[in-house]
Formats: sequence, structure tokens, C-alpha cells
Amino acid sequence: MELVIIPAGVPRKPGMTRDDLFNINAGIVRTLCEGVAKCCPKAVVHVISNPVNSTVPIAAEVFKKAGTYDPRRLMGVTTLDVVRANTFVAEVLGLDPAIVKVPVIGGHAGITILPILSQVTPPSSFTKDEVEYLTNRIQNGGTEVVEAKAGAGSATLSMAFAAAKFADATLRALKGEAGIVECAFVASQVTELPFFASKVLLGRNGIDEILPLGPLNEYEREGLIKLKGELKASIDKGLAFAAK
Ligand SMILES: NC(=O)C1=CN([C@@H]2O[C@H](COP(=O)(O)OP(=O)(O)OC[C@H]3O[C@@H](n4cnc5c(N)ncnc54)[C@H](O)[C@@H]3O)[C@@H](O)[C@H]2O)C=CC1
Ligand SMILES: O=C([O-])CC(=O)C(=O)O
Repeated sequence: MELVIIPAGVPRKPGMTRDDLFNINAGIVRTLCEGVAKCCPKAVVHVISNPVNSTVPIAAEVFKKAGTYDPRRLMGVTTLDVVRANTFVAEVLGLDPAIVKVPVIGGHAGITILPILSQVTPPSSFTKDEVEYLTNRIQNGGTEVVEAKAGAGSATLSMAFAAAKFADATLRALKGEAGIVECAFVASQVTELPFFASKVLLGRNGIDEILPLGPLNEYEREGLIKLKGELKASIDKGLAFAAK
């Protein structure tokens, strides 16, 4: 049982998008994945380095070239989006974040981060204003931290918490614990895009099953349509880089 977590690379400074990190981090992720393919080709790989929407496709291409690719074992880490969503929704509902679960789908940048508030557990309803506030806050949670740190980096500490949470869930599933479901950015057929974040069932081999998106309300369906263009462009940018 092997798990490789890749958090290497440069973080954002205020005014930058995650995509602005591409020029440096794409090469770092490519080199590290070449090392994984050589040294531990059967490892499950968690990619944290941004822009996740591009670095995961890069990792997939590196593994394909090396002949070690297994889509069940490659996951982009979007747990921090879920941690933020659980926290902000719990604040609005006046609940303990530990009991709130919000699926977050799409990708890991700006509008590609789409919280599915209609599927929150415990079942809850929100006003239109609350939906707008929560969606924007969750989509911009990373930027909020980058601005607050004013040049000293991004959300390192909360990412460490999220990475540990996702690693723990993955390792428990690899050991045989049943029924572990997490959101992650993975090779996917739930939409027409080749990679997408959604709920996945983890198991002894990594991803056992990618779960359907479930019913979305009109606001979420519109969000899904809007995010696809940006997400596709980021995926294609990663694939083009890896093909060079
Ligand atoms: N997926 C997510 O939700 C999140 C992703 N991130 C991303 O994670 C990455 C790291 O962020 P932080 O840990 O906050 O930055 P940091 O600057 O605190 O740490 C980055 C680490 O990467 C190492 N590094 C740099 N180049 C390397 C190379 N070529 N090979 C191996 N290691 C190398 C550095 O020595 C440093 O230890 C950034 O790309 C950031 O955008 C950060 C937070 C959340
Ligand atoms: O925003 C950033 O640059 C780091 C990150 O991905 C996050 O905190 O979600």
C-alpha cells in the first residue's frame, strides 16, 4: 500500500490566479510524476500543487507515457473546498461543521468550484441571498487567504488539515474499510469533460466508483454549464504541456 502526496510548487501571491502558477508548477509536477512512475508505479497519487485543474491531467499523461497509468490511482485534492463549504454552511445554519456535509463538484479554481447546496446534509434550505453568499465565499476561499497573507503564501495550514483528512480516508479505504466517499478531481465520465471533481467511492484499489452528480437545482445546473468552458481550457492546457 503506497500513497504519494504532491504539494510541491509555488503558492499564489495577491492578484494572481491559480493558473498563473502553471509555468513553474507544471514542470515540477511532471518531474515528480516521472519519479513516481519509476520508483513506485503502483502508488496512489494525490496532487495538491496548483493549478489542480491542469496538474492532474499532466500527471495522467506522464503516467500514460511511462505505461503505469491507472485512473483509479490518480486524484486531485479538492478536500479543502469541502472543508470550507462545510465550515461556511455550518456557520449559516448555526451547526457544528463536523456534522455538515457539502458535496463540491467541478474543479479547483474560481467558478469551477461548485458547491451543491441542495444536497447538504443534514437536509437544509437556504435563501437566494444565502446561496449566493455561500457559493461566492466557497469559490473564493483560497483567494481570501492569499489576500489576508498579503504575499506570504496561500492556505498552507488548512491545506495540511485537508490533505491529512483525504490521505486518512484513502488509506482506510486501501486497507479495506467500506463505504468511504470523498470528493476529488479525477478522470471521469460524469460529464463530457475528461476530468471532473465529484463524489468518489474509495476502495482497496483507489477509486472504486465515481458516483453520479445526483439531482441539481436550476442555480447549480447553470453553475455547471458556466464552469465547463474554464475547466476544459485548464485541462487542455495541462494535456498540451504534457504532449510537448
Ligand atoms: N489543492 C489545494 O486545495 C491547495 C493547493 N495548494 C497549492 O500547494 C502548493 C504548495 O503550497 P504551500 O505548501 O502553501 O507552499 P510552500 O511554499 O509553503 O511550500 C511549497 C514547498 O514546495 C517545495 N518545492 C518547490 N519546488 C520544488 C521542487 N521542484 N521539487 C520538490 N519540492 C519543491 C518547497 O521547497 C516548499 O517546501 C502550491 O502550488 C499551492 O497553490 C495550496 C493550498 C490548497
Ligand atoms: O488559493 C490558493 O492559491 C491555494 C488553494 O488552492 C486554496 O487555498 O484553495
